[in-house]
Amino acid sequence: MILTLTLNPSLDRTIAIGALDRGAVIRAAAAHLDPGGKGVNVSRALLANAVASRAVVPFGGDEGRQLVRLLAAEGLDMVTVPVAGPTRSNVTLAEPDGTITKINEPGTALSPGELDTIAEAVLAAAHEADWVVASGSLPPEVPADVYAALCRRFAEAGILVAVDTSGPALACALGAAPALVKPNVEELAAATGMPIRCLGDVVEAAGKLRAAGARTVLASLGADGAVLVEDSGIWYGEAPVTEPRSSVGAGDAMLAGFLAAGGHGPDALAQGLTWGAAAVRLPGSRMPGPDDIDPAGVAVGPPDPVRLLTSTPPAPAPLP
Ligand SMILES: Nc1ncnc2c1ncn2[C@@H]1O[C@H](COP(=O)(O)OP(=O)(O)OP(=O)(O)O)[C@@H](O)[C@H]1O
Ligand SMILES: O=P(O)(O)OC[C@@]1(O)O[C@H](CO)[C@@H](O)[C@@H]1O
Repeated sequence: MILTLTLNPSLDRTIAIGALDRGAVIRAAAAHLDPGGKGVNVSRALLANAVASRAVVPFGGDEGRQLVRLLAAEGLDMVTVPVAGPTRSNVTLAEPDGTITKINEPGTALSPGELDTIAEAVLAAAHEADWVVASGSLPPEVPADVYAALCRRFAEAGILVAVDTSGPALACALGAAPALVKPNVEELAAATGMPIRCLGDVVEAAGKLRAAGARTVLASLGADGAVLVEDSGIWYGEAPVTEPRSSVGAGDAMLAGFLAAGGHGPDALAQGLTWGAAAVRLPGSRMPGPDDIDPAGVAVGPPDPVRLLTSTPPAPAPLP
């Protein structure tokens, strides 16, 4: 069983527009609402593929009740924890050329008591888990070491923890030796202070995250695929998509596919890539099921260090 924790879940509204014209009244062509948040999406992807998973989901206000209704309608196995602050809403503006603009609300603060209740819910469910996935941003005022504390707690019990987050929460988690981290290119650049221009840079940056404490680094590179760096080797893979519709949640689908295939080695990387590619072919943050996933076309092998990434993120800010 794969247990997920999403401290800052969301209602994800995807709005299809003609073009993003700042300052104008934009008449949308269509809108769609998905339950969201990174760990929630990992559990949704696993559910869609009949892999056992349970999601720990704090929820608050009308938005939170709607989130729980949407997840219940999908049949998600979840432990819901009522909290005082309303669940956030995140908006994706989707243009016809595939450009995605995402606006994520900060979410509302969790009190120390609420955090304790959530941690108890995670600990109570974790005894059945092979992996615990701690994913997404932290709501305001939540201590940056919250995922690090989970990693330490579960390491003692021999439970593997995968962390997919950014900024100080990622930096703290590295110090607690997570079994796996899944940075995207921006997160890799920010966490290491390195510009990431080519696969060699990705491998070097992943090595820095491993030196800082992560056992395995699964770096997602958007349309450029993904790199896996673990004790037994380094692999690069890609699963090209000819007609991308929405990359929102593709990283979550990728992580779900990777963990569902055992969480290490090139075959798991290949499955992660096919799930990620399938998510990109679907609208909004819809998670792919077996009918959406096409294992053909995925290629995994050693990375060519000089191969340039097609999209290079802006240079990272200098580390403090
Ligand atoms: N345009 C694309 N074409 C093919 N595959 C893609 C594309 N975009 C994403 N992917 C696949 O999805 C994976 C995850 O993408 P990305 O690196 O954008 O994740 P992310 O930033 O964590 O996304 P999110 O936070 O929305 O889940 C990639 O490693 C790749 O396998
Ligand atoms: O603000 P965070 O927690 O970093 O990311 C939240 C989010 O963008 O991640 C998911 C896609 O990965 C979406 O469902 C959700 O809106």
